[in-house]
Amino acid sequence: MTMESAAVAGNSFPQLRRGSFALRPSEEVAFKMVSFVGLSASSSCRTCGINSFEDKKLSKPTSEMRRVADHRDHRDISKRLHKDLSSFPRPLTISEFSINSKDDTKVRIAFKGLPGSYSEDAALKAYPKCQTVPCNEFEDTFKAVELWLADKAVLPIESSSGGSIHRNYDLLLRHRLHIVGEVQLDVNFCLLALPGIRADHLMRVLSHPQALASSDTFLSKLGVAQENADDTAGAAQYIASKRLRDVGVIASARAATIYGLNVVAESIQDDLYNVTRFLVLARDPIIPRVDKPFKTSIVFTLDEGPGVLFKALAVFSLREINLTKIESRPQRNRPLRVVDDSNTGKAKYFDYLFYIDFEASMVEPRAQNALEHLQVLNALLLC
Ligand SMILES: O=C(O)C(=O)C[C@]1(C(=O)O)C=C[C@@H](O)C=C1
Repeated sequence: MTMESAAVAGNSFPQLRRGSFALRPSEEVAFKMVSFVGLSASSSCRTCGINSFEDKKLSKPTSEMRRVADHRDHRDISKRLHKDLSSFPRPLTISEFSINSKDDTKVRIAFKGLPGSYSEDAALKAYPKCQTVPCNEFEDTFKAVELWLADKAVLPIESSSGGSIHRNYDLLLRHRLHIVGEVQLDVNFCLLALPGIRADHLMRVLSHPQALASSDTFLSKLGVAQENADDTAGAAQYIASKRLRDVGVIASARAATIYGLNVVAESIQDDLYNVTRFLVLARDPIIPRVDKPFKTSIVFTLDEGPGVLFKALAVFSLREINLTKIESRPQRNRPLRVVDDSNTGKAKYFDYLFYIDFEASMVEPRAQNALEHLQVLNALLLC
């Protein structure tokens, strides 16, 4: 997405948290945010204090940006924001956040698919000794955590070959879970078949649509029909249980072991470097700190107007906060915005939600100030 096209699509303005949300007038918006650490990090949760609004590092703002930034100092707004921040929900309990902690044997991690799926690989990468909880659908992984059947959920959010997994962006806002970590998994697609079967015996190949799409060159050369399955391991389990001799699957080498299949070919994906990024979700938020690299995720909508998205993104650039991801999704409950247009009367545009991940912890004043600045720009943050 270019800034220009996104700015045209922009609407009114809030901030992001992962969980169910309601749009509110910006005056009433309480900041809620999700901060999370990468796989290598670990931390314990505790009540956080967000005190300072001092901005120490602004780099060469343009006059327009400075004009917008100056609004921050307005006393009434400052008072309002202090009020908003003091109404942050505080965690009720102190709990261990344990990505890669020494004892994760009791941690139950929900994932979508059957044992042997790549999502289970991601769960085991984050929590090597955990008990994995297979779920039928992505939404079931959220419910499993909400109903205390699992402690955390691990689900894919984007892949280097297929891009964003939009279903999960939407679910993040419909459920009240928090992002507490992320896992990047190298995905090595293998062609599996029953023992004794060669690639040239195969008439069909079953797999998850993403696995089929990522292996298109290999499959086209093989000249087989492609069929979608819910997940890679489910496809492996299916051909193994039905003893299908002319059907192969794309799945992991671990799935081959679990279901008694042979690896006929390895690394069949078009792009050698094939990575899927997974999010770790939990009922309780992680408390942001500064001793590890943190990311924070927000979601907001924007008022209509020229350059609104540019200004929204500038609040981060002004403070040298690196953005790692921008995603936009139509607002499904209010998809069309009607605006006056001098030539044609009324025009209708899609209203969008903007998801942004940035590299800063919410205990850092520059991150607090960036979000404060967003509110000054009439950002409507989703809580
Ligand atoms: O089917 C699986 O094994 C999954 O874990 C799902 C999934 C996905 O949803 O993209 C995860 C990673 C791979 O890119 C392929 C499939």
